[in-house]
Amino acid sequence: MYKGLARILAHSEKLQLIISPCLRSTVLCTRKGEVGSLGYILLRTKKHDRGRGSPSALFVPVPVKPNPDDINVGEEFTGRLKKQDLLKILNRFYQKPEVRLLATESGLDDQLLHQAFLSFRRHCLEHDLPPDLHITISDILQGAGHIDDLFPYFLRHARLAFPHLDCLDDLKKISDLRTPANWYPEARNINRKIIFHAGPTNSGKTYHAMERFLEAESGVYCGPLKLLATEIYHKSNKKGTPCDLVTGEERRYASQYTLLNDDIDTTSESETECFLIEDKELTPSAHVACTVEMTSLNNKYEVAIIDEIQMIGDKGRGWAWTRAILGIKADEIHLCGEAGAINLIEEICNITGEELEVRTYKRLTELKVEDSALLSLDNVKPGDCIVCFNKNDIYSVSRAIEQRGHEVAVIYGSLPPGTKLAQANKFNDPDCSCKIMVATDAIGLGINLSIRRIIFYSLIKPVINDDGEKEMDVISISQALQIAGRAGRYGSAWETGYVTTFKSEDLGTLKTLLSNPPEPVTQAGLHPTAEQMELYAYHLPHATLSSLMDIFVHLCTVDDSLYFMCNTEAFKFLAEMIQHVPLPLRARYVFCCAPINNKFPFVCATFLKMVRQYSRNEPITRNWVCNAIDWPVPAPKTIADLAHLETVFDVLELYLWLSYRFPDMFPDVRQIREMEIELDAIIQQGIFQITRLLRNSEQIPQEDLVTHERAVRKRLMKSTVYRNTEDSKGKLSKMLIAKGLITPQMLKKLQEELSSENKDDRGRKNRNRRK
Ligand SMILES: Nc1ncnc2c1ncn2[C@@H]1O[C@H](COP(=O)(O)OP(=O)(O)OP(=O)(O)O)[C@@H](O)[C@H]1O
Ligand SMILES: [Mg+2]
Repeated sequence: MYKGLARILAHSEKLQLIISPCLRSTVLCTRKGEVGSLGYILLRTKKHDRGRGSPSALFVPVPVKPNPDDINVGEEFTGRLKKQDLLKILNRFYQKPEVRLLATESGLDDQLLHQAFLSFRRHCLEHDLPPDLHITISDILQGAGHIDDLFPYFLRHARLAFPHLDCLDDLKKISDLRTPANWYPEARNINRKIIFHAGPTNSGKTYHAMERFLEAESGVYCGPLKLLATEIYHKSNKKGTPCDLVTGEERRYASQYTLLNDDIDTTSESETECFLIEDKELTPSAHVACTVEMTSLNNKYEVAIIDEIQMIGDKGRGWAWTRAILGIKADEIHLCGEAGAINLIEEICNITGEELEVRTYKRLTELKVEDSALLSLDNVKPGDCIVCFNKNDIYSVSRAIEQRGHEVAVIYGSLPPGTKLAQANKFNDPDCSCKIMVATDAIGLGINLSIRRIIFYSLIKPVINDDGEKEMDVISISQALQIAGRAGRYGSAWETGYVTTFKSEDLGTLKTLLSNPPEPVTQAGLHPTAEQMELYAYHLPHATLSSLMDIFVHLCTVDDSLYFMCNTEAFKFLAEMIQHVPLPLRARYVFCCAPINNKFPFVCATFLKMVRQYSRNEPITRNWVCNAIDWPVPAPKTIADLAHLETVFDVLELYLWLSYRFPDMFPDVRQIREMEIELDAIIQQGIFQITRLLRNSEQIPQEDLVTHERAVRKRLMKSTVYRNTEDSKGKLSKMLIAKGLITPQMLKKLQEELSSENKDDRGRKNRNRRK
């Protein structure tokens, strides 16, 4: 028997460790590197992911498959082992402090050790043991071996269950983000000049940068909003510098602009004509206005403008500004924004070895904080813009103002761009009787509106905290300054801007906010790339994309004197939602980058359906979309209808966004764009009659709401998207009703789907029973 044992031992590297104490220490020494790594990771966790606990919780044990060759071999050598004896030995092993010590030295902290032990014990009890382990346990039972002898077998199992233990160094290397400037060698080869236009709002920063853009041979403008990029596209073309527009969902060529001579007051009709021109007839111009995420790093430009540069510190989107400033290939890069970002940009330029020139500006018009609050909507005057931070306030304030006989323009984030523009134009038009605006902070960045006075309806806004969670907080100094800065724009009808609050108790806070300089921006955002995720997946093939992202964030090394990792919650939300759909990793990554507002269940559910369709390799056609969104849609009768139409618009936008990433699978771009234009007009009409919609909404009978609620809850409880979420426990339906996210039409469709699914389920069960 012992001859056989010796043969097996000769093949077992791990058992040799036990035989030779000297060898053991050598191997344990090599593990010290990993001990260091783990200690390092734990340190980073504290710094970057406060409150999230140990990173070990991120690693889920991979099921370890039994070796088919192990069948009965051990038993032939030493006889059968009783499960109870086996359990006793294994549990004693786990209790030993020495085991804990050795495990730590091998990269297994308490959490991993526990997980690995559970997996090891289960494996030992459920499968035939490998012969060497079988013999060792048998020896221990007979008093011929020591319980510590189990450790190498345990470690062998732990490494299979937690493959990252073997590749921590590789993973760390992949996620080493300490020198992002080196990721863009082509930009590093150009002698770029950086000009920072710093100053308060309405000081002409963008205007001056644009002057260089317009006279240059080629240029790129990168801005934070579609509306801003569109404004630049129009301005540039109007001034005779052909300029294209590129956003996530749209490519508009300058030749379309000159062909149609369309204008800032774009009507929906001329937009329709725009899109009827085949893309193939069009050629790109030397100038382009884009949203910052869409900035091309391949083209070379004479001048680049990166607007609202302080957003480099934005928790979610900062990475796009970092990428633009480090990667754009241009001779001159003009940064426009708050002075609070100067130091950070200077540090970055010191690293890239580039010259920085700072040009400072003063506000072009006066901005006065009033001494009293508005107190009542009876006191609104022409040129007033009331800023609210939630939709319900928008609705109630606009209704109250209209009841006082004023016409109102309404702008909020989820409105289609055409509707926003139409509302802005209506308000800006000196000949139009609409002189009051009600808006969210969607008007906050860089946009030029003819506002005399900004009135903050409240100063509390939902914000995303460091952990990616939503909480209510007082707006930041920068937000207060940006929003207030919309009043008294240079060149508008108002030479002086005014600002106040609705409630008198907010006025003091507003004054304090506005008397401070904006918070300094100290770190630039970073985000992992698709390539980095792919490498991670190669090393950890069993991990989900969401856990890969988590592990990446925990293991990455960031030079936190300059950079931070942007929050990845939105990405992970989508990754978890589509995890069960089979997809190649690259496609999965792209889907998870889709700009979806995850608070809209209808958009999420339709997104999931699109992903499933893609996974089945079936193109997502116009017909498919029409069926999914119940097209054609009727004009909204209530606010809930209007809110639903906005989410339908989001679905169409999502389609267009995906069409640029997967052109073969989302082929009906033109038709979808035509639908968008039609829907934009329907929504515009709805906004135009917002007061009537609000009145109608109040008249919905209470019984109808209860029926809606029940059906929606039933349907959503079944949906994968909301399974396991807090919302599915009954709060969701109330929230949906309260927010007006569900319409009677949508509900009817949900009920039909639900009853047909139930029928299918019953049919299947009956068939199975018969079998
Ligand atoms: N020298 C100028 N001549 C004519 N118009 C100007 C001049 N400077 C600025 N303007 C106009 O004043 C308005 C505000 O300028 P601009 O948008 O450049 O300000 P900004 O500092 O970029 O503001 P924000 O911080 O809000 O983006 C714009 O309508 C712009 O066209
Ligand atoms: Mg600007």
